[in-house]
Amino acid sequence: MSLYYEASDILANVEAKGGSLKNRIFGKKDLKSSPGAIFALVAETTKWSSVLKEVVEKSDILKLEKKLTPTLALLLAHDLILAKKGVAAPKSHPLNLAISRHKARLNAEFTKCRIKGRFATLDAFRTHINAAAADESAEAAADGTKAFHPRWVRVNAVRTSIEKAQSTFFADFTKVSSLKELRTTPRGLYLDEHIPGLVAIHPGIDLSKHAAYHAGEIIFQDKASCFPAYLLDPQPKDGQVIDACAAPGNKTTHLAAILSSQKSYGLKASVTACERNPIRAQTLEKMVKLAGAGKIITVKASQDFTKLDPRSQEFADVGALLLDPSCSGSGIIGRDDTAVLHLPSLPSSAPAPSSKKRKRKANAAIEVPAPIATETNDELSEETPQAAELENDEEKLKTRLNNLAGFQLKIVLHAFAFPAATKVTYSTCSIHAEENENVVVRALSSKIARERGWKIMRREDQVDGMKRWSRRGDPEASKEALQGKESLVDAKILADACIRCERGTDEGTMGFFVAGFVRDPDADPEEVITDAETIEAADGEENNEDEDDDDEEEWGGFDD
Ligand SMILES: C[S@@+](CC[C@H](N)C(=O)[O-])C[C@H]1O[C@@H](n2cnc3c(N)ncnc32)[C@H](O)[C@@H]1O
Repeated sequence: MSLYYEASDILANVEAKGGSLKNRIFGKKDLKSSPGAIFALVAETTKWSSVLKEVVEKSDILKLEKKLTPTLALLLAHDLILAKKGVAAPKSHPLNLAISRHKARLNAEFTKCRIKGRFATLDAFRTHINAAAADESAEAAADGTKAFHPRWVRVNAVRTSIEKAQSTFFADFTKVSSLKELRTTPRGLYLDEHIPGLVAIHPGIDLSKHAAYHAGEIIFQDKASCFPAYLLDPQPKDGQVIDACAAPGNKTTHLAAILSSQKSYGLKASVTACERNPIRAQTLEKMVKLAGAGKIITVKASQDFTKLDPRSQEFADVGALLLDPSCSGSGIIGRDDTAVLHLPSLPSSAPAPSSKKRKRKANAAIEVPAPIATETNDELSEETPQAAELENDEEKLKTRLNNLAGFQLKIVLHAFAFPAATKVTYSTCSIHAEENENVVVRALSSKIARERGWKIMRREDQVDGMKRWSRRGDPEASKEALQGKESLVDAKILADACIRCERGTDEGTMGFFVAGFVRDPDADPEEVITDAETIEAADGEENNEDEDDDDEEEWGGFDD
């Protein structure tokens, strides 16, 4: 039934081209169903989604009906319970059958929600939901955005300083002391408390035409995306720093800025930026030039990081590496996200993506802003969604996550091989543990990590701002990833060492993950524990990459 599949695609943001929900649906030329019907279904389901999420989860239908994805279940449950004409598919259609079989249970769970909310009738419940949606819109209209996401601006220390910026191009801004205050201060300026040189301004202000932007004095970069370079904390004594997956260059230029703002900056410090994709490498080169960092950064265009020879003399002094490989991009948010769709979680018994033990967290709420619009006015911005997470096709998503994780692990293991390296950061703009805590554990348990003594960078050893950042790794995912490998590190320590950011919070960031690895070059590596489960052979892991080396095929995701 095309209506439900097409509505599900819209919600998963597949083929999103920006603009409002209405424009996106009505502007789509190849829809089989009526755009009006799709719009009504998507808008109404989104409105009711916090209730329907609970109904779907409690009724266990995702466990019982393999045909149903969380999004499809939500859309069908909406029509079954709330639409006057019921499910808009023939009675014998598999989708209709999959939902109708559970009619009694779904209705019962829905009634429980209504009673829990103290609504005597369905009409009263409906009035409340409509009023809540209207309130939300009114609030959004008042402050210009729904989930408040400020515009983060990094003052480029290669070209200027935060002090100079405040007395020149931010001179007519009013300093505010919190993001909450910024929300109601259109010309407010918030100095970030974690990342030096980072400020937030109201999203309604567009600095993309500002001279400071064109002079490379400011760079638009989400707060979360500033974490990796800051966590890596490159020092001139680290010698050469490699940014393995560099374009468009936000983190590369941040590395250069950190190095250049250090008193002892000088002779040895340099950044080598690899970018495999030749087109993206051109953007990287432009950004390096714009940021005035040409003397610090050497771009290796069309260079696959995994093809660098760590034993080459050229890399003998590489002390630190920043790894920000392609990922699913599930943490990225668009600037004009509309209503939030509350998606039911997958049941814990959902099939695992492969022989690996990962599965999605059973009880975690997955909230997907629906739908996401692209921000197109900034060529160098890292928040430029080009594809979408296939949230509505769980099987494809799992396969893709599995492939991405194999590729990401390969990048980490390659970094571990640089002889003088003592620090590595690994980051993704993904919310999935498969690409995050799991990759970290697989890397720690690899042969090369154990032979060379790579450990997780513990919270207490992190730079000040990262130590103070309170949103840490997922404890459940860490525990699960460490199953059978407990001797590597305590699960709580691991979770605390990992850093996460969540979109849609008061912190105003996108969804993000970063972890650091460290190695003491003078210490003898720990004796390798020979429990078969514990040791994942590095060679085997490396072979986990997508077979196809084609760029698009391999990463098929967002570039942060
Ligand atoms: C997530 S983006 C990096 C964003 C960048 N760190 C920033 O902050 O602006 C990942 C980049 O890695 C590149 N890439 C993927 N695999 C690579 C590899 N094996 N070697 C070098 N670059 C690679 C992709 O083409 C993409 O441009």
